[in-house]
Amino acid sequence: MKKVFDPKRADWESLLERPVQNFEEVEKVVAQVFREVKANGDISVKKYSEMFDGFIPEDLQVSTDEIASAEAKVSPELKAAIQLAKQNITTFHTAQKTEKVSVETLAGVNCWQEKRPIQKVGLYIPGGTAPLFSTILMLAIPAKIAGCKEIILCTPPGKEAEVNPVILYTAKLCGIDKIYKVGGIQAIAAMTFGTQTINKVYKIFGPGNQYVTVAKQLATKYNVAIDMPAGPSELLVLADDTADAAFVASDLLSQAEHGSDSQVILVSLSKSLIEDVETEIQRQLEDLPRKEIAAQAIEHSRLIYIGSKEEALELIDEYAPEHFIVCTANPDFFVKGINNAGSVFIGNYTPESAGDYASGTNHTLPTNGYAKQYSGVNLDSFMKSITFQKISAEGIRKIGPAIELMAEAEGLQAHKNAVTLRLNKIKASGNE
Ligand SMILES: NC(=O)c1ccc[n+]([C@@H]2O[C@H](COP(=O)([O-])OP(=O)(O)OC[C@H]3O[C@@H](n4cnc5c(N)ncnc54)[C@H](O)[C@@H]3O)[C@@H](O)[C@H]2O)c1
Ligand SMILES: N[C@H](CO)Cc1c[nH]c[nH+]1
Ligand SMILES: [Zn+2]
Repeated sequence: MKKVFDPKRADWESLLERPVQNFEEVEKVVAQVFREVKANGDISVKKYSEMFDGFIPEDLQVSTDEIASAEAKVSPELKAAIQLAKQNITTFHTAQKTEKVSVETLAGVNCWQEKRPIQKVGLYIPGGTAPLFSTILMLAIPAKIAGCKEIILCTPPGKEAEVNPVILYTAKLCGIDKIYKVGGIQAIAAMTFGTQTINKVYKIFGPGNQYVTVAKQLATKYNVAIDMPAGPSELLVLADDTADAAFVASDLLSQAEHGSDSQVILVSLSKSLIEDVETEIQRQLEDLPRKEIAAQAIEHSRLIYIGSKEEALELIDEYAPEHFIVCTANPDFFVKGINNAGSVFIGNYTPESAGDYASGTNHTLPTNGYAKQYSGVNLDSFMKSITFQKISAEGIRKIGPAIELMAEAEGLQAHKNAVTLRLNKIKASGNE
């Protein structure tokens, strides 16, 4: 793990670089898979499932029998934990409902805004190196609360063409029954174009590796919206001497174990904490089953000492972490000051894992610096806002002349006419 003390501003850019990914190669593969799935549908989805995932599914859709039999394979303790998480995620996302906004901007000019669910959505649940059933809770729960009519789910099965039973149990618990055994680029292509088995959707949600993320970005060229680029997990911890080094190390490792391309960063106002965390990381790493993956992520991670809290905040805002943990004596400076972060965790007893699973917030978050312009998934991600207006004769009499002038100034006579005809009628009726 690279250790840096008081880095110069000129070095920030290279210091904060994410692990290098060769997107050009990935883009070529993604474009090829998209072309074929668009032309051949299921046949190409199966071809690429065999090529990239090593299985040939007879049926792409998970059968009702498979879904029903999954329940018995999940322990009662795990079911209870998933149900507790579901409850908290439901509570937090239900609270995000907003009232209709309605204003009379001028007497007789009424404008309002209402939300409507996106009717057809596709959820991608990663399954390459770990079956992320918790992601189903994060996507299906807000989709249901929003009122999305058609919700489909794609996830890569194991080599035996079987989807992990916990994924099936969680999907059923959330009321999702259209589940497809398809992962990676071919899943995103199928949801973009539609195939004989998998329906086309209007918006695709969910995190994934670089293949999934690049595929989602290409999907936007075919009139399909996406939640955001949600790639390899990352975490930045800001800590001072009041932090517990073992806790900090455990949080950093929790995101490092997601993938070798994950990145974790400690920014500290204390040199001794940096030393302690470094020792703790090595100690805790030894016992992790995913030690090799985490160790690779740690390779391109950073321990950064910065003496000034103002500079530390600037550096963190520049990095725009997916997850930001603040463990300092006075967290408010950072909590109130942060502009760019996907989700913020405050204090020694708020591990990032809480947000990953069960506290209630969403774990599908922007990575790779996209927290500068994107929000994480929330209830509004599954909705659109429509504006409405109703203008009375009195209202058009008031704003009509301004519209006429503006339309004329833009050289758009027909726009002006649409008002003038109405104003003339009002004049003729003597109701001025
Ligand atoms: N940002 C977030 O909100 C968030 C949340 C959860 C997980 N994640 C990230 O999601 C990722 C999950 O990745 P994963 O790999 O475990 O699962 P995944 O489901 O995203 O990807 C697996 C698929 O990748 C495809 N693939 C693999 N190698 C390929 C190749 N050489 N060419 C073409 N396609 C290939 C396969 O089809 C496979 O099914 C991790 O990086 C994790 O950090 C991010
Ligand atoms: N940390 C991931 C988001 O970057 C989400 C997750 C799912 N399971 C465990 N963690
Ligand atoms: Zn995680």
